[in-house]
Amino acid sequence: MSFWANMKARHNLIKAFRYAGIYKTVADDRKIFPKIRSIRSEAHSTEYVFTLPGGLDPKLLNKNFFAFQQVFGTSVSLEGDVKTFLLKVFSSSLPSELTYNFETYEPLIKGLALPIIAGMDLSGNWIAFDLVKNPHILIAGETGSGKSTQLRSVLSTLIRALPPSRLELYLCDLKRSEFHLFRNVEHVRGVFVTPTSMEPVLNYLQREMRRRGDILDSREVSHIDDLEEQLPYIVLCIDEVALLQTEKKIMALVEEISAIGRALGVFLILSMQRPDRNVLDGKLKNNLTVRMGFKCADLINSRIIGTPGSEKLKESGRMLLKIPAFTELKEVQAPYLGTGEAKELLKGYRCPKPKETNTGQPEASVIDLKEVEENVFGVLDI
Ligand SMILES: Nc1ncnc2c1ncn2[C@@H]1O[C@H](COP(=O)(O)OP(=O)(O)OP(=O)(O)O)[C@@H](O)[C@H]1O
Repeated sequence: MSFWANMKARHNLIKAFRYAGIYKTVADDRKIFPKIRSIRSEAHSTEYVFTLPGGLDPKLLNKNFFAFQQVFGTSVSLEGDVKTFLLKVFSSSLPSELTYNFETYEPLIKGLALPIIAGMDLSGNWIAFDLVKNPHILIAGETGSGKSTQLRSVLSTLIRALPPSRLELYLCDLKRSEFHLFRNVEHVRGVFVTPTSMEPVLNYLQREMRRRGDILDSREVSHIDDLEEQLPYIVLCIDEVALLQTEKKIMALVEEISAIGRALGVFLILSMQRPDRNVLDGKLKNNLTVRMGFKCADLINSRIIGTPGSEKLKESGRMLLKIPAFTELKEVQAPYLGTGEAKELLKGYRCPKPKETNTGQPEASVIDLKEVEENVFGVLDI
């Protein structure tokens, strides 16, 4: 790197520190910025190593990560723990479309109990994680940002990876736009499209959590994975959860799952167009440890999602990903799985015989029909 390029790079990094408030102020209002140890040009990125001045809270870096993106663009990543950090500024960008391909993911998801493929990061690595270890996902972003596509690919991967005896899916589609694809898939215990039809399901899940809690108690273990017998994982997926804002009882049950579901094998995947403080208030938001922040209107929205900087994303299918395993937000391109391709992929997983409509009999005897007054089930397709 030439002398002038190096000077410019230093200048930009100091500017980012200033924007982010990452400095100590000493006598005479002098600012002490982090010490820049090295700046290196790599094939696809420029790497900056710096150390924080003693006494500066390293959490500031993540909290104000957006400042690095304001200076260097959104294609940046930050790694480090307490004192020394590596900032990578990527020059190459990800392709705007990555075709979904389950076979590519197979080696990545080996050993993951509930595998989630988030997408590809700026270094070209696929990001896969285990929902059991990183419980409860929030997928948020403005209309057309790629939430439904991501839900489609996440659910398709789970269906391909686990047999129906190990995975039960409960799908709530309040916009009635997406989950019809998954009807009659063996893992899917129901597609619910109104709050009225959701309530009995949530009640059932609450009872099931209590039953599982009693089993754990009696066997003196703390997680269903420690039991001798295998209990299926349960995933409750709600598309556009903000439409439930006034449904206090349902939201209380959703919050209960977020609080105690992990050890009991019950997980949430929630999607939301406009992040709403009322819906995402307090406990629920904190319990959604994974956030997929697709492009959104502004910094206020991206902060509510927990992915500041995602307001700067441009492409559909692009997100800032927050998972407990990473110390920093990662920019990731989600794989693209169109509706037609998903239908094709799910063909092999549909029930041999379509489940009967209007018999009032859900395929799996999971829901107490006394609670479900409506005679509604095309496999609980209400
Ligand atoms: N991972 C992706 N890669 C490339 N293009 C994508 C991806 N995801 C979505 N798109 C493009 O963006 C369009 C909108 O995507 P999608 O329907 O998933 O958005 P959404 O956020 O669910 O919107 P809405 O909230 O209105 O339902 C898709 O039709 C597709 O053209």
